[in-house]
Formats: sequence, structure tokens, C-alpha cells
Amino acid sequence: MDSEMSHQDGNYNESPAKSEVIGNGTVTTMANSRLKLRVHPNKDHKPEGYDDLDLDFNPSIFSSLERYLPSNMLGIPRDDKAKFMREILLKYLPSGERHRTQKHQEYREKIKSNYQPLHRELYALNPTTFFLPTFLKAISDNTEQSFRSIISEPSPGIYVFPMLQPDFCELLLSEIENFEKWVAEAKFRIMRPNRMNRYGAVLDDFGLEPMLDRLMDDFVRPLSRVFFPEVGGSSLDSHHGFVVEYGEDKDLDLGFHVDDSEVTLNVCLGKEFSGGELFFRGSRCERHVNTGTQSEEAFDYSHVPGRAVLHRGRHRHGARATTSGHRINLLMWCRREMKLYQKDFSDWCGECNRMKKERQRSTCAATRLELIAREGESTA
Ligand SMILES: O=C(O)CCC(=O)C(=O)O
Ligand SMILES: [Fe+2]
Repeated sequence: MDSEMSHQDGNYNESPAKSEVIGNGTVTTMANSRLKLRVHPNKDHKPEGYDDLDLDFNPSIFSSLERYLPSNMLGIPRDDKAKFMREILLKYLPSGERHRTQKHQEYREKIKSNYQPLHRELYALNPTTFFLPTFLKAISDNTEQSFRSIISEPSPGIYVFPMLQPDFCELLLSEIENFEKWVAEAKFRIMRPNRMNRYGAVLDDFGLEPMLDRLMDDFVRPLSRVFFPEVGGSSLDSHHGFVVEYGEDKDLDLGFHVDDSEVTLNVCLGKEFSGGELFFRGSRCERHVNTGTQSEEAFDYSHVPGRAVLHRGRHRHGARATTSGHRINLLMWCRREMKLYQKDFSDWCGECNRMKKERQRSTCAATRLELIAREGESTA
């Protein structure tokens, strides 16, 4: 029945699309400038890291682009290089996107200069106060065996594990509440995490991006390298981090959809609630997103505060109504900017696999029929 639900476009995120403009390395000149980028990258140059700067493009794009800077620019301060490269990137974005990126940057700056964080200790990741010791140990051992010692896989491709300290959940909930209070008092027009949620907030927008960067780099990526190599799990390089909120006076449920991510981390922060189960209906590639569900693909999951679910973004899912109380979940859509080429067959797509089996079955059946026919001919 759920397979008949309409598929909501996974691209429902309204954060600015980060671009692949230098993907083929062919950016050669800049308009309105006498300075020219190199045609070929300077392979001997070791670019700087840009992770700690508040940038509106993926920091790895800046590091890659730095190799194309003319040699007389390599020694200038990093901030100046970043500013210069940002201008180049903006020039190469289609104008609509450029406008959105600029607006989004202004939006973040407005929040930054007006919002007073309540719990500053949340803004830099502190593993021992954020995570449960079992989770920390599994990650620091960094083997499939150590991961599997705390993670269960109740249905193929869905990984569940206890992750967050209760005190951390409480602190984060209180920071979110504080942010929302400020939004209401300042009558600030807030951008919601996506088009499907009318409530919730983008954590990256009010200063938590560096903390979430580290969460992805040091904790989600090691797990994804092992469990989701086929969608680029080892090279996730950007994220969209937000919270969703459900309850009587908020959204109740969330329709059937795929996420705009390679891998999604979904952790329940609390508070007390009933209902709100996630329903999963199998992974699908782009071509097969609206195909039916096989019975073994249907899986329902009940959220527990502090517990995380890790799944492919293309694993179709939705959330049932939160029937009482208030549920808040932390979501991190982890992406790989340089998308993997979509092949004719994806071994993680339930429908590609079903069609392949079907073809194999009919080839076998045809061969059998032919053998029987030949046997008949030879005995006639
Ligand atoms: O409510 C949930 O737990 C699921 C949220 C979700 O799937 C999403 O925001 O992409
Ligand atoms: Fe989702």
C-alpha cells in the first residue's frame, strides 16, 4: 500500500545547491579581471585547508581551486585567497543560483550578528560529552567488527546504534528552543530545513556547521566507508544539518520520500512522544524511485532518544504521525558533491536487482525449454 504513496522529490532541501562548477577542471579565465587562472593545476603546490572558515561553498572546492591560482597569488593571506576564489565561483554559477547563494550568505550573517548562543560548548564537538562511550570506542577502533559490535542491521542497509549522551540531547534541545525563541521575538523570517517540514531549523545556519562538519568527517564517514561504499560513503564531503519537530501544534507526519543525500544520519533527541515511526520501503536508483515495494523491503522503526539510524539517502522512507507528545530529531544529510556516475545497474537498487533476477529466471526457463525441445526432437 505504501508503495502507492506519491514520491516527494528528494530535492526538497532549500539550502543553496552547492556546485560542481569546477568539476571538469576547465575553468580558465575570470571575467572582469586581468588575472588569469592557470589552464592546468599546479601539481607541486600544496593548497591550504579551508574547513574552519565560514564559507558558502564546500571548503574542498577552495583547496582544489587554489591549485589553479596564478603563482603570484599563492603567497597572499588565506582569507584573501578565499575571497577571491569565492568571487570566481559566484561568477561561474548560473545567475539564479548565484543570487540564492548570496542571499543565503546574508541570511546567515544576519543570524550570526544577532543571535546569542546559549550553550557555547555545543559549537565545538567534544566527543566525550557528546557521545556514549560504546559509540566512541567502536569509532576509535575503526573496524567493521567494532562497528558491528554496537550496530544492528534490522533490515538490509538500515543501521541502528545508541549514539548520544542524554545530557547532550538535552543541551541541544535547549539551544534549539533558545534559537526559536529568538526567531519569534525578533520576528525573524526563518528558512525551514526543507519544503516538507513547516517546523524545525537548519543547525548549519546558526553556527553549528563546524561542529557538524566534524561529526561527519570523524564519525559518519568512517561508518559510511564500511557500510555504504557503493554511494561514495568514504568520500562524503558536505552536509545539510537540521532538526525536524513533530507534535500536536507542529507537523504530525512526513510523507514518503528520498533524501537529497548519499547517506543520512537521523538521531532522535527526545522528548517524550508516541508514534512517529519511520517506515522504510527499499532503496531505489533515480530511474526506479516510484516502483513497487517487495514485501521483504518493508521495515518500520520506532525512534528512541539518543539512538541513531544511518541509511542511504535513496532508501525510500517517511515518518508516521507523532500521536502524542513532542518529537525532535537531528538529521544530517551527508553528500558527495562530485556525484558518482549513474550506471544502468545499481546493485543497491531493489528494482535493478529484481529485474536482473527476473532476466536470469527467464533465460534459465528459455534454456530449459530449448533443452526439452531438443530432447523431444532427438527421441522422435
Ligand atoms: O521524522 C523523521 O525521523 C524523518 C525525517 C526525515 O526523513 C527527513 O527529514 O529527511
Ligand atoms: Fe528523510
